[in-house]
Amino acid sequence: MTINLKSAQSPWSSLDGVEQLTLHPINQPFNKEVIIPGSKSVTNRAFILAGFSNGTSKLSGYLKSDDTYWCMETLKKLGATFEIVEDEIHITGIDSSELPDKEQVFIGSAGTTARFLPGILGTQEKSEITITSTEQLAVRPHQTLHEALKQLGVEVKYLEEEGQLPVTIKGTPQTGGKVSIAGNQSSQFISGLLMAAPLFNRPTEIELTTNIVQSAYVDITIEMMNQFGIKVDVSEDYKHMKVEQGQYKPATLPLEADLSTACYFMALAALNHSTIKINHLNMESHQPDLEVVDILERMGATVEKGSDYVVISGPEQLKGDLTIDMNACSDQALTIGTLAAFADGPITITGVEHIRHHECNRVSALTESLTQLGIEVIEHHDGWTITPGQIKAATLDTFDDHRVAMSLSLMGTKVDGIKLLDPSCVSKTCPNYFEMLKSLGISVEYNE
Ligand SMILES: O=C(O)C1=C[C@@H](OP(=O)(O)O)[C@@H](O)[C@H](O)C1
Ligand SMILES: C=C(OP(=O)(O)O)C(=O)O
Repeated sequence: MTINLKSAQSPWSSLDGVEQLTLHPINQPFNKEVIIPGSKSVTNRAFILAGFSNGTSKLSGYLKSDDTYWCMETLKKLGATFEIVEDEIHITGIDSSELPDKEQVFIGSAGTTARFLPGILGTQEKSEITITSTEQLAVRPHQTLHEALKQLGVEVKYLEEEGQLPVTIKGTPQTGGKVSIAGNQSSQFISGLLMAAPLFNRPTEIELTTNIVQSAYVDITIEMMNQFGIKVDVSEDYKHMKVEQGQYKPATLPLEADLSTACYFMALAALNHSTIKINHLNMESHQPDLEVVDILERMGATVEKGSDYVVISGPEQLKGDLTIDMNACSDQALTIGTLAAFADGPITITGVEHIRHHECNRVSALTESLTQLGIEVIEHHDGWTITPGQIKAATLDTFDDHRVAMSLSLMGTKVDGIKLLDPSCVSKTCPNYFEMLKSLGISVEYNE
């Protein structure tokens, strides 16, 4: 089968055909405002919950990117309808009796869809759905989730390699009950079980055998299940969760801006002795990357928080001599790792072993990139110690990873001669990223 070789590029991608780009350092501090696009995590949860609701949901503020495009296309193929009405998207949920008996869907490179969809498909007895993806996503961890689904009565069949995508999912007449699962590989496994739980034939209890990485993403799942009419009982330590059966109800919701994307703009100001005001944020959000505001403050930035905005002003010199545990907000480990190269002392980042299994092995990708730039890095099993030093020009691989590309772009705003290969990978979550940098006055040249 060759389906794994398909690319994640979608009609919502940008920079098609751009092989590399060159960034130029900022010569003067700036003071600007920016608005951030919708959250990938919130959009894909909303799409899936709306797609399995009994009516029409109306969502504003949704993200248009590769991850959300393929999620939408998948749900459409299964029978949901999506209609763009001015700045809202109206989603009418799938009528279970009309689900196709056999279907194949393509989910691109989206970890969210890969982990949220199998459980919910396992609640459907009459359909056998095959989930295909890019090669990158196919080889990320899935089996722990699939084994948990088997405990709950779902049929899971691998089409190529054991534990990898593509996978075929089918419900049975006896789904639900008790399940135990580890949470230390991916919080998305737990979110996926939770979202499926109300639709199983029996009430479901989930028991965690370990701590959860990035547990705040489970809070987002629980909050959004609530918004679509389902209540989850969860113990304080997340070890026990109980979900009653029920039907998702349609919701009318504004979706939150992406706080992970916001972090690159906060980091940009922090690094360049500049000021940025980021508007229309939910400063009470469960999105864990909000914690970066505090990390930047520890590194010397000045922070002003409003109820729906944050202002970050960078110091003349970023502070080092810090150890930062980023287990709870690990999508930003590469961002802080890049800033570390400019601090006044070494920075050690810990707690991020699981990001070796994200879009690429992010721990070794940052080691490789910083080493190429002449910076001293000691790689640990769960992070790095980065010692600032003289930085040299380089053409850097982006490892087909949006977060590598966005983090390393920060380097180019300080150091002359930074080029990034294959910048279109930012389309996974922020297709307009480089245009947004340009709108702040940063010089970005695209090379075909
Ligand atoms: O549930 C979510 O929306 C996410 C959970 C996290 O994944 P892991 O828990 O797999 O690390 C995070 O890295 C990802 O960007 C989004
Ligand atoms: C890990 C990430 O993505 P995914 O949703 O594919 O897991 C990420 O966006 O950093």
